Amino acid sequence: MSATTSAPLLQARGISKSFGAVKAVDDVDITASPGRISAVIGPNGAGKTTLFNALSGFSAADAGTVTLDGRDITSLPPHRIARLGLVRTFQTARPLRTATVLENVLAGTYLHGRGGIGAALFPTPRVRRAEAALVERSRATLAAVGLLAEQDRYPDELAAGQLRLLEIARGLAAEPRVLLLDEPAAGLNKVETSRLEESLLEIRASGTAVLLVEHDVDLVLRVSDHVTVLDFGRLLRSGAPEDIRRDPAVAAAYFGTEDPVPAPSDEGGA
Ligand SMILES: Nc1ncnc2c1ncn2[C@@H]1O[C@H](COP(=O)(O)OP(=O)(O)OP(=O)(O)O)[C@@H](O)[C@H]1O
Repeated sequence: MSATTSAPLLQARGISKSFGAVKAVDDVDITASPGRISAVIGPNGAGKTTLFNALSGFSAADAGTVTLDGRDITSLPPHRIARLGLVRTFQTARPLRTATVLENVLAGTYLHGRGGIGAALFPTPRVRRAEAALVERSRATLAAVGLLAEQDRYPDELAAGQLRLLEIARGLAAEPRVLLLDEPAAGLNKVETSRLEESLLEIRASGTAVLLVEHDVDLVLRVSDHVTVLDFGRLLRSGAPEDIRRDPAVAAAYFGTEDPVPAPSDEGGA
């Protein structure tokens, strides 16, 4: 576990959300802190996406509060929450298909744009310099996720794994303080997953608070500083990855066995 003791940037308390009789999320607390990766895992239908939607303003919770850097963001719409520094990615990548990879990332920098239509039609040298800086930053973001070589290609020309990395780059382009990643490893092959893992560690090192929903338990237990396990909408366990791995209740909920979660499959592992 990381020794970092910085205060949580994102703090959610008592989050609940029902769909009819289904308590999708039931009184869950969660935090995310700068320079740390916090993960949320749990079996299908455990409430992970519903929790993400509540945190990011995409679907209001029935109860609970969410604060970002001490400010109550519980009832704010997603675009206001994004402007305050909490950005999310989606399970299904949503690129702009008629724009290149670089342009897609550039579009993600919009939160920092100042120009407006006047600046676009009559760009002053200052506006041009600001644009050049955004292009440079977007290239650096692409490099961080290993996609710089694809900058002039179109999303439809990318492999599934590259599309996921592009989705993350688009999120990073907004320079979030808190980045919510919804199943970033879904559909990735082994090589792409290790590229993703490197990117996650770089994002953490940059001081961003990362909240990760992910089915790849091996990946989660390798990269996370803290893990929250949901089961049927409720918090089952919360702790350091090594404790989660050994916890019989987690193994039972997740794998239907009380054996500990198997150790990460290194070379030649099962
Ligand atoms: N819009 C909705 N309408 C009705 N029920 C919903 C809705 N969204 C989610 N649910 C239900 O809420 C529960 C939690 O779903 P959720 O998608 O949050 O789980 P999850 O942990 O993200 O699952 P998965 O790992 O399969 O993505 C499930 O029982 C699901 O069927």
